Amino acid sequence: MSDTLSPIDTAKFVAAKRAVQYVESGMKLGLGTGSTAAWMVRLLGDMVRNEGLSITGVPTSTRTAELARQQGIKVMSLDEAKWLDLTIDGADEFDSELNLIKGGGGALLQEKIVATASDQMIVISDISKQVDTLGAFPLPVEVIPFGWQTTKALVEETLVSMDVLGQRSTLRMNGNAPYFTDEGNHIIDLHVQRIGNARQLALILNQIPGVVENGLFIDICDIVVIGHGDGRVETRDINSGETTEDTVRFAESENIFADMGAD
Ligand SMILES: O=C(CO)[C@H](O)[C@H](O)COP(=O)(O)O
Repeated sequence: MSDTLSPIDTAKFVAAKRAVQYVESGMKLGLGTGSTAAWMVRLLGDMVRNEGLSITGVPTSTRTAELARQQGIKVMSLDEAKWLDLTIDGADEFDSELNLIKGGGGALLQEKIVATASDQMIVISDISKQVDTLGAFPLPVEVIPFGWQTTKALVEETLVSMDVLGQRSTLRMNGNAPYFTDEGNHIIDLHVQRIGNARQLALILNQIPGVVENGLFIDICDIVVIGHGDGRVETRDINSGETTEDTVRFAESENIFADMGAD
């Protein structure tokens, strides 16, 4: 374990460190958003500057775009890149089938588009985000601002009709004002506790007028890299069914986090 990082940051860091081993020169990469993904961007920046790694990044938020540029990573839009080799991103929850809840950081729309346009998606996470059933983390739903209260009411009715436990939903705020996503939309967080049928809920939510996207990522993630506070990492591949475990060494990475905190 590192002397510099807390156990939770250690877990996020080692997951990111293990995941960047999948990156090869020449790749077009989707760059996720959040504190775990920020470690990955910093590690890639270090590889670009010091190891001659040549990659193009497609960021999933303005925050990640800014960090990637600061790190010296070449950035382009998804329209320029068209299709990506790999996306590496964090998650708010993942289950045993590697279905996810994402959007805690508000970037779910770009994150889902980018991950879906990639040959492979790797999720990097600390162990606390592993769940038996998705739903303890509030499910983000991105809605257009026009008529958002009506959309919210329709979303709640849908949860009742699907018998999803806990039908309360809240408009995400930024201080005293509604939160705006990079696309100028709002987010409604669904406090559902437990999602019995995530696949069905994801499809039904997106049929409600005003809903742009929901934070359920079903059948999108291929690999999850789970970090632990003691430096251990587990890698689970849903396609091969394999799980491997190893320990990430810190010595050679001190330069990454000496002058950088978590996101
Ligand atoms: O979905 C996301 C942003 O929209 C993030 O990946 C998710 O919220 C996890 O963030 P962190 O790594 O900071 O815990």
